[in-house]
Amino acid sequence: LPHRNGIGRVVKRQVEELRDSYDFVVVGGGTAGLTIADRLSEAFPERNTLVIEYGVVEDAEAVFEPPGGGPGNKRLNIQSLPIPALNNRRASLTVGMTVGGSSTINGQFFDRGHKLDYDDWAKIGSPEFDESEESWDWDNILPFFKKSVTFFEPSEENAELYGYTWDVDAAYGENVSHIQAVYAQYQFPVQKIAWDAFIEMGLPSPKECAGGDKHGVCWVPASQYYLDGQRSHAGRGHYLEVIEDRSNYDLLAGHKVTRLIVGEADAPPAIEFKPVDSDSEDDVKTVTPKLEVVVSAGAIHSPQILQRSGIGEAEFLEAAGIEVVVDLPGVGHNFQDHCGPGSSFALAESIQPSQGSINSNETFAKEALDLYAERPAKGPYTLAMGNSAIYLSLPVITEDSADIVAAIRAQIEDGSALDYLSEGTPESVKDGYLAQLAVLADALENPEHPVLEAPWMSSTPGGGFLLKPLSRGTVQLNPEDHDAEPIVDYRTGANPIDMEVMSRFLPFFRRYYETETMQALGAREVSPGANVTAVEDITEYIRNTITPSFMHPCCTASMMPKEKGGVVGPDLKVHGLERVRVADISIIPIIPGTHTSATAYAIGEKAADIIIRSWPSEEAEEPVKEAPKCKKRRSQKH
Ligand SMILES: Cc1cc2nc3c(=O)[nH]c(=O)nc-3n(C[C@H](O)[C@H](O)[C@H](O)COP(=O)(O)OP(=O)(O)OC[C@H]3O[C@@H](n4cnc5c(N)ncnc54)[C@H](O)[C@@H]3O)c2cc1C
Repeated sequence: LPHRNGIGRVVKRQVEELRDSYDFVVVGGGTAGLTIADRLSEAFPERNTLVIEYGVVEDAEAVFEPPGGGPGNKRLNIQSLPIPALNNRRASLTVGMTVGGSSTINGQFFDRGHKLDYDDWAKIGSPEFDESEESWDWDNILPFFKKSVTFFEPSEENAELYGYTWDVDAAYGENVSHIQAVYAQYQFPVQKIAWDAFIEMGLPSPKECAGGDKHGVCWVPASQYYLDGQRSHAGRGHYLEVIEDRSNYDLLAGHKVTRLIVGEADAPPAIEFKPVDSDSEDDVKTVTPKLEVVVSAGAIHSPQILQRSGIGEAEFLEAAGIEVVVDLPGVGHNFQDHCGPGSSFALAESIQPSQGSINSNETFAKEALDLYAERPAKGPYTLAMGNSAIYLSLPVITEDSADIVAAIRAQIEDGSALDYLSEGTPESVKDGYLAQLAVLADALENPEHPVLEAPWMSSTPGGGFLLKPLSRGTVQLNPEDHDAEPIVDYRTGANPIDMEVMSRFLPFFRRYYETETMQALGAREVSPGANVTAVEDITEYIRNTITPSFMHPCCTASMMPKEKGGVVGPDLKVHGLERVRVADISIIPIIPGTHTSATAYAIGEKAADIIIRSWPSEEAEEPVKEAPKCKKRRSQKH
């Protein structure tokens, strides 16, 4: 396998090195895009796949590992427009722009949503979904979650020491992916204390939270290599580790796709691209795949590419001077992310060691380094963002849940919900929003469907994040400069019910710190302070302190019927076009209650399966039913 230090030696193709023709072109070599390219090139040895990726192959350090590698140039930081409901603060959003995309810089927290998140996804596309062969409900996406990752079971010793539980049959077991997931080989002592206090509150603790049942106190794996404790990401697992014997898989790095040039609706478009560091017209090239193009540039750039290609709301495109190819008003609408209202609590008794011990305690730091150098890697450096979180429903958090749900239904009934969308929202998008709110009202009413997540690692949790926001933002092409970064309008908290929901998180955490477990450690509130109790005061505190983005931007080319503001159908084809699909985190209609990378991998796996079935192999007479599996890797039990 190419070791991380050898990454620079992997060939990066220049435009002159491209072949005369390709069967498939994938736009964006990120989490979903490389999953698709890997599976297509594996399934079709006789067909060529090209990925065009903005970034280059770069080292991808783990979240928490000994100092050494720098962050490189692989991040793009975007400031949103001011957010009115947050006193005009802005969101800072980061996306990964390198081979592997955001999986190369994320927090490696590798959870999946509750099964109801995916069932709601399927529901919201109705009636189109009812007629479609493809469904994205839990039962139909679970096999692709299973396929997308190889899970390494913890050793018996660690299971006993830390209390790890898991269920391979429910969540994993295929072992056909180079993407690996593990529970860390270490936990700081505070992990168990924080866990015990939640159990003292009477919360459930499912044996396995990645199998669809994710309500309560959960163990969550990290996307990390079992052996060396390094980050497991798409650039490594779906490119570097497979490329050696995949002569039909090309990656053009350092090139930006500017647009698709669409001719006939049932013919593959030409893809226009240029080197990232060139503005010369002479460097602009095109490639036209024989079969189809898959756009996988992520939630910020997939809608931008579609709009530059003339696929978007006609009025908006015309005003921007772009010829309309498909009038598809939903492109760039329905933007969602998780946001996190913080609060903080302190313990009189400091629980050591903690992450700070790496800097403050030389002996601990040396032992940590030695343990990390072992194979398999051990010790605190194997912790990424930790492995624990609570996921709780609204009825579990607050007695006010029925009133909050009634307020959502009232907004739908009298149409006032539409006042909270951005000005000029197209009518079809409004219809889709009302349909989503009906599904969200049911979700917030359900005592099993989580709306709050709070992860922790080296200290006890003080705040969480909102898993089911009602507010919607937009990501739009800059009409003045099509090549500039798109304009991101977060609109966090635009629908005031989101503030209502988040204002109930703090009282929940106050109850948590009142448990005997926490009181025995001298727990006290630091901010906003015990005197802040009225909902309005808590809300004002949230407006001024909330983190608007948890780096889970999504849903900007969502899978819904066109008349509800949708952009793609269940087969991922852009409405109105036969040979253009979108397959990345932007296709989800309602953000699932989870960090989003595992879902992006599953989308990539399922997209590949759909594409493989639609293009029978040249030799095969019958359509291929299933993607062939890559060869079994070493046993994952340790
Ligand atoms: C800082 C950060 C922390 C996160 N933490 C977590 C976490 O702990 N756990 C978790 O599960 N999720 C986390 N996420 C979210 C998760 O990583 C993403 O949701 C997921 O990786 C998105 O996958 P994607 O395939 O949709 O897009 P990406 O992986 O972002 O891929 C898009 C690719 O398209 C390329 N591209 C864009 N425009 C163009 C263009 N015009 N031409 C060519 N190429 C282009 C980009 O360079 C990129 O490689 C985090 C994300 C970030 C940024």
